Formats: sequence, C-alpha cells, structure tokens
Amino acid sequence: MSHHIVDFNNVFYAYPDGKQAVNGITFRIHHGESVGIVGANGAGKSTLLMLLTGILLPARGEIHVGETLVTKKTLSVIRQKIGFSFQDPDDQLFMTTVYDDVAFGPRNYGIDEPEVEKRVMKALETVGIAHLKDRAPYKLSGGEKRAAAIAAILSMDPDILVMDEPTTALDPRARRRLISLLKGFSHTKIIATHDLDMVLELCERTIVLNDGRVVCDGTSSKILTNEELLEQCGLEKPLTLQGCPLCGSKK
Ligand SMILES: Nc1ncnc2c1ncn2[C@@H]1O[C@H](COP(=O)(O)OP(=O)(O)OP(=O)(O)O)[C@@H](O)[C@H]1O
Repeated sequence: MSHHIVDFNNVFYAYPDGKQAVNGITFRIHHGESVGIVGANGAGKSTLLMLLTGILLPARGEIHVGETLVTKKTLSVIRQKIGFSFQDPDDQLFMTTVYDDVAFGPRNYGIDEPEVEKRVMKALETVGIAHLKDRAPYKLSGGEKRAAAIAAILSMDPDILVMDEPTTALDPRARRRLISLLKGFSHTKIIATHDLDMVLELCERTIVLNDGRVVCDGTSSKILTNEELLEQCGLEKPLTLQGCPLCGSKK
C-alpha cells in the first residue's frame, strides 16, 4: 500500500456554468490520518470530495489514491478503496431494506452470497443497527439512516472513509455516538464539515479551504484556535473553545 494514500497535485475544477470551484489544490494525506476539511459555505469542500471519489474529474492536475490515478477508467478501483458517505444519507439508501442497501456494494462486485451476508452483518453490528436490517431505509430516523449509510460503506471494506457533513441533522446523542464510532475506526478518514468541534475531537489535521484554495493545512488544535485565520475564512472557533456565557470560563 502506498504511504501517501491520497495525493492532490495542483487540481483545478470548474462547473459547466464556468464557476471555478477548485483553484489549484495540492495536499497529501498519509495512511491512517484523520483529516478535517473545513471552510465557509461555497469554499469548495464538497467539490473536493467529489473529485477525490471520481464523481467529478479535474480539468487540470492529478489525483492519486494509493498508486492509482483517478480517471474514468480507474473509477471501479477507486470506489473499492474509498467509502464515500454523502451529505444526505437519502442519496445513498435506495433499496427496499437496510440489509439490501448494505449488501448492494459487495453484490455489485460479484462477491458470493455467504460472504456478502458475513460482511453485511458485521457492518450492521459495527454501527449498532443489526436489529434494523429488515426495515425500509426511508422509515429510519436521521441517525439510523446515517448509521445505515456508514454500514453500506464498511461492507465494501474500504481503505479510506470520506464523509461529507456526517453530523448534519443528528441530535446531540446521535452525533456523540457517531463520533465515538468514527474514533474507533483505524481507517484513513477525510471529513468535510462545519462541525469544528467534531474536527477538534476526531481529526489531528485540518485543511482550511477558501474560494477553492487551501489557505492553511496543519494541526487541528493550532488551526482551530487561530481566531484571525478562522475569521478571514468566515469561520468561528469551535464552541468548546469559546467562553461559557454563564460562568465566563474559557478552556
Ligand atoms: N453544480 C454546480 N454548478 C455550478 N456551481 C456549483 C455547483 N455546485 C457547486 N457550485 C459552486 O461551487 C462552489 C463550491 O461549492 P461546494 O459545494 O464545493 O462548496 P462547499 O464548501 O461544500 O459549500 P457548503 O459548505 O455550502 O456545502 C460554490 O461557489 C458553489 O456555488
């Protein structure tokens, strides 16, 4: 396995209407790292994740996942290496039962049914929703849908977990459960989010985007306490680092 598991080299992307969403992005993510991608609305986070997973292809520059260059021809290889969880789990769950959604990926890769069943049950147990296997995904709560979407990724046994806003629409308990779950995974994790408290807790490294460019890339605890930088990028310090309005204490 490559030591540099994800490599963006001077990547540019413009949408068909001409909007330049990614403007020369370069970074390397190493095996086992947990990286938060942050930035204000429209900074380019989702576009970057779609480029990484081959949903979009760069106009210029190169993206490697392990040794593999991301191109139209290598998409099936890339998708075996990367598990991508969309911002809205409804975009990912489309079968009639949770079981079938989690089985979809492995079945699609021609894995035999006994092995599919093993993988599905292991993935459902990992995220704590084995009891929901026969339920229709659209009848699940937001937190349960998020868990099912993550199980659907885990059943593919990916090297890298890529997540777009995983804590959106989760109540505090479901958010806490998800963070604990993700903390327990040894996968390389790349998470685009506005939840800077989660980044502080889960990701040792943060990449800050602004206007399709990397403005800062470094240790989360340093970046997320740099008020000047955060303000320049339309962000605020994580809530856990802001003073308590009742007692006035600061961490
Ligand atoms: N399909 C599209 N066509 C044209 N422009 C787009 C399209 N999708 C996104 N954009 C634009 O590209 C830029 C980057 O968008 P992107 O969704 O990557 O930002 P983001 O950082 O994920 O934002 P958010 O935090 O709001 O989800 C924005 O200016 C956005 O308006």
